[in-house]
Amino acid sequence: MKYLLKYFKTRKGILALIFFTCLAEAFGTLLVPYFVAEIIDVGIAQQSVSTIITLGFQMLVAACAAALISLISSYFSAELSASTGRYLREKLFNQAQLLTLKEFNGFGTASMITRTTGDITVIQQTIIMAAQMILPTPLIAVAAIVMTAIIHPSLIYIPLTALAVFLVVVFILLKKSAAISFTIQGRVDSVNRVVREALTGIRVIRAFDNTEYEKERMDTAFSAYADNVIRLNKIFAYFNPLVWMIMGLVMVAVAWFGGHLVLLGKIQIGSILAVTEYVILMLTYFIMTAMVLVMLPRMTACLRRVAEVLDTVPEITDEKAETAGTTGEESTARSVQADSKSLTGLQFRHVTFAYRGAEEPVLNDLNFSCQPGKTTAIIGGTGSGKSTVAGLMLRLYDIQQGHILLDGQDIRHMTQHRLREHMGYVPQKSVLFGGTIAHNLRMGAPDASEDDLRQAARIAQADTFIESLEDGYHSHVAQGGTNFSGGQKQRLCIARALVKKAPIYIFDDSFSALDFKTDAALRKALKAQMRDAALIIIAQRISTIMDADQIIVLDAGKIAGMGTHQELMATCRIYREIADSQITGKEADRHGK
Ligand SMILES: Nc1ncnc2c1ncn2[C@@H]1O[C@H](COP(=O)(O)OP(=O)(O)OP(=O)(O)O)[C@@H](O)[C@H]1O
Repeated sequence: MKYLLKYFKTRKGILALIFFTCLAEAFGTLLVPYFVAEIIDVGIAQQSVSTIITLGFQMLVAACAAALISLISSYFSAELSASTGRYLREKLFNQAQLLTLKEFNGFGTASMITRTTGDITVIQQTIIMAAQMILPTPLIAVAAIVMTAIIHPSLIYIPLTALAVFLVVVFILLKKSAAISFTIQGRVDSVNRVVREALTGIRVIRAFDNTEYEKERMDTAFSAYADNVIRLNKIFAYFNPLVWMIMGLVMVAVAWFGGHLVLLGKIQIGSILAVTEYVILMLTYFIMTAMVLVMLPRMTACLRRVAEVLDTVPEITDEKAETAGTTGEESTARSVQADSKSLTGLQFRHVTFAYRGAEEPVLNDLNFSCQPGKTTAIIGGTGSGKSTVAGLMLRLYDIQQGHILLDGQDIRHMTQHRLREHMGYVPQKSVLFGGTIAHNLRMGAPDASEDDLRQAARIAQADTFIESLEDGYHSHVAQGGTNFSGGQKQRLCIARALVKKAPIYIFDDSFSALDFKTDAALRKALKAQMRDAALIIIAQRISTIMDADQIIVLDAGKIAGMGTHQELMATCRIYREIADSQITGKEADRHGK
C-alpha cells in the first residue's frame, strides 16, 4: 500500500478533481428524485402544465449535468488508474534489472511476469472502480438521509435501518471471501508457470510424447484456480438475492410508513416516490461499493506481491560500492589499486567465490590477468566454474575473498554501468529478442551505423546468411530467435557483442554450435579486427582455444595450469588429457612441438 500512497501523494491535484466531480455527480443525481417529487406534488397536484414543463426542464438539466460530470470523473479516474499502472510497472521493471540473478530466480520468471502484468491490472481496475463507485457512496448516503429527513424526519429510520442491515451482510461476505481472494493470486502464478513451461518446452514435450502428463499438470493448476474462483462466486451468489430482498423490504416500508403519513396529511404522495428513489439510489451505490470491496482483498494481495519485489534490497548495489569506502576492505582495495596502476585489462587476484547457500567455494584462489590485445582462454570440464568466472567479471555476483580489478580498480568500487560499459558479452545460451536483426545487433550500441552492423556481422561470420535473407539486416527475429538455427543465433549474439565496441569481450562457450571451419574463420577475423581488445574465450573444444596467448585450465574451481597450448601440453596433465580426448595423438603432438 505504501507504494500506492507514495504515488498518490504526487497526484494530489487529480485526486482532488476526482473527489469534487464525484461530489457534483452525487448532487446532480439526487436532484432528479427531488424534481420528480416536485412535479407530482406541485405540478400535477395543481394541474399546472407550465410548472410541470419548468420542473421537467430543470430535471433534464440536472440529469444531463450529472451525466457530463460523471463522464469527466470517469476520465480522471481512468487517467489515475493508467498512470498508477505505468508507475508500478516501471518500478518493478527497474527493480528486476537491479536484483541479482539469485534474487530474481527467488521470485521466478513466471511470478515476475504475473506481478508485472496481471497483479498490476487488478490494482488498476480496483483504483478505477474505487474512484467511481466507492468515493461517491458516502456522499450519496449522507445526502439521501438528509433529503429524507427534510421530507419527514420519521422516515429517516428507513434508510438508516436498510444501511445497517446492508453493512452487516457486506461485512460477513467480505470476511468469508478475503482468505480466498488472497489465494487466488497465488493460483494465477501456478497457472502462468505451468503454461509457460508447457508452451516454451513444446518441442521436448512432443518429442518425449509427454503430452498426457503435461495435460494433467495443467489440469491440476487450472482446477486449483477454478475451484477458488468458484468458491468465491458461491459466496457472492448469496449477495444479489439478499440485496434485492433488502430493496424490496425498503419499498414496502416506504409505502407503509409513507402511506400512513400521506393519509395523515403530513407529506404528499410525490415525497413517497422521492424517498423510495433516495433509498434505492443509496443502496445501488452501496451494492457497487460492495462489489469493489470484494476486489480489495485481491488488490491488497497484489500490492503485497508487488511490494515484496520492490522491498527486496539488491545484494549488489552501486551505493554499497561507494559506502564500502569506510571499511577495512576498502583500504586493502585501494592499496591493490595503487599497486596495479601500471596494469590495464582485467585481473583476478586471489579470487574465491561460493554461491550463497553452497558449502564449498566454487572458485578457489584464482590469480590471472587478461590483457588488452591478448586472447585468454579458459577451459575445463563441465561444472569446473568457467561460466562462474564470466559471471564474476560482469559482477553478477560479488566475491567473498580477493579482488577483481578493471584497469587497476576493484570492480566493487565502480558503478555497474561503468563496469559493463567495458564488456562485450556473449552468453552460453544464445538469447535474441523479438524485432529485427538490426534491432538485436544495436542492443549495446543504439547509434551503431549500418556499416558497423555489417562489419560486426562479417567478423562473426554472420554476414553471408544475413544478406541471403530477403530483408537482410531488417529481417524479422521471432521472440527468443526461434526462427534461426543454433549456429545462426550464436553468430548473431557474437555480432551483437562486437557492435558494442568494448575493450573486453567475454565469449562464454559461444563457439560450440559452430562447425570447425566457421569457428576457425571467426577467431581469425576476431584477432585481426579486435587488435586492442582483451578477448576472453571460454570453451570446451581444444581446437577453439589452442591459438590463445594464454590458456587457463580450470579443474574443480582451481587453476590446474596456465600457459600457451605448447606449454600446457608439456606441463599440465589435465590439459593433456582434454587434448588427447579431443584430437588425435598425432595432431596434438604436432601442435605440442
Ligand atoms: N546459480 C547457481 N547457484 C548455485 N550453484 C551454481 C549456480 N550456477 C552454477 N553453480 C554451480 O557452480 C559450479 C560451476 O558452474 P559453472 O556453470 O561455472 O561451470 P562451467 O564450467 O561453466 O560448466 P559448463 O561447462 O557445463 O557450462 C557447478 O557445480 C554448478 O552446479
